[in-house]
Amino acid sequence: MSALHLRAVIAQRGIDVTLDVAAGETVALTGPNGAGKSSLLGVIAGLLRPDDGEVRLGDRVLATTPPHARGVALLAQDPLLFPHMSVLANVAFAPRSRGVRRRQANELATRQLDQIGAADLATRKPSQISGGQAQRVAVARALAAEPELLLLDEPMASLDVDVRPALRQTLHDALEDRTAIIVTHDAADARALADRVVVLEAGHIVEQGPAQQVLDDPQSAFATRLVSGSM
Ligand SMILES: Nc1ncnc2c1ncn2[C@@H]1O[C@H](COP(=O)(O)OP(=O)(O)OP(=O)(O)O)[C@@H](O)[C@H]1O
Repeated sequence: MSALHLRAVIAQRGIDVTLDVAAGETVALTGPNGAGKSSLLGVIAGLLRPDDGEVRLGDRVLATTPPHARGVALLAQDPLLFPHMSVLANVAFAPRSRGVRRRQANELATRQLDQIGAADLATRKPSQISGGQAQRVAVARALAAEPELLLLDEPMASLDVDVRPALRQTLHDALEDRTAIIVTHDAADARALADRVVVLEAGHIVEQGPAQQVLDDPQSAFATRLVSGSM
């Protein structure tokens, strides 16, 4: 696990942010629609080039590093599993792309699925599992890539309320001792998963602190709304 240093200026989007995440720390990034959360994840993942800034992961500067070589896994709202592959093959995809042999990659994928309690889904196709199961498989797939940094963009947003606790538990276990940023609009997720909460408004950080402190005694307008549940 590596520490992240991010500085990103995107003039057109009004974004000017400096953010550090310690090795093994999970940061919940929250803020209103259009605040710039997804843009920041895009910069870190190498999908979006800032006008000015720096992304440093451990001792590597990721200026021109292409997305697949960054050691960064991005889990989107939509699990985006490969529809023609089995669940197992989906999870084995990252190690296979790294050159790991099929048998070994499948073993690794099986272990990863087992860890999230989804080993029984291994032979199914994505069309044969539920949205909640697909999102858990997407977590296993992201972890199988052995990323130095895990980015989660509202991973629960498309799920029914009743399956969220299972994914929250999966994420809780997966994020233990991992460097991660999770974008969320849910105070319960932030409380359960994050060490620190960072509030972004209009492209700028307006509040940050230990999760419990921000959630118990919010200072910014957005964090106050987040905690009161009037989102
Ligand atoms: N492809 C794009 N081209 C130009 N501007 C964009 C693009 N995508 C987003 N923006 C703008 O950048 C700003 C930040 O958007 P961003 O999607 O990063 O916010 P967000 O906090 O992730 O919002 P949400 O919670 O709605 O996902 C907004 O003003 C938005 O209109």
